Amino acid sequence: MPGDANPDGDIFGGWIMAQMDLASGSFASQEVRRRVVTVAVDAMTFHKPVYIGDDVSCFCKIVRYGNTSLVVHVETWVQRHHSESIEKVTEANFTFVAIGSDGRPQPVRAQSI
Ligand SMILES: CC(=O)SCCNC(=O)CCNC(=O)[C@H](O)C(C)(C)COP(=O)(O)OP(=O)(O)OC[C@H]1O[C@@H](n2cnc3c(N)ncnc32)[C@H](O)[C@@H]1OP(=O)(O)O
Repeated sequence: MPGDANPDGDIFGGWIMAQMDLASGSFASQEVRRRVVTVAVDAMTFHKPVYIGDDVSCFCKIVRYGNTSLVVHVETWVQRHHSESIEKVTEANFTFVAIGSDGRPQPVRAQSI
């Protein structure tokens, strides 16, 4: 068995989700200049498969600010192996909460989006 794929070469959805969590968590943390944790993932949709060898890119944008939380919409696109073809494969909304050193929620700075 390959590490992150099934025997047919399809990358597991959990691996893709982990990359999206990493990308959007890093993006959210930079945006609010704070430690953040993932509290929820919504509307996770796998539109097309990802195959071994595809180049994977995650694109993030903030769609909502709360008091201590923010929602990041993530689109994942691939360039197919040995091909010019570029396709959107997955999207989801990741909600993060900014926390302090005590692990409790902290306000995020007000932003207009
Ligand atoms: C690095 C990582 O990503 S770690 C990966 C896994 N994530 C974790 O381990 C986080 C575990 N969860 C926790 O530690 C806690 O639930 C916390 C700190 C995130 C939130 O603590 P709570 O006591 O629930 O805080 P509280 O009720 O005040 O809610 C804080 C914010 O989270 C939001 N929130 C809480 N639960 C949810 C949910 N299920 N979906 C969406 N938003 C939520 C609230 O609406 C609130 O947002 P707002 O202040 O913008 O209005």
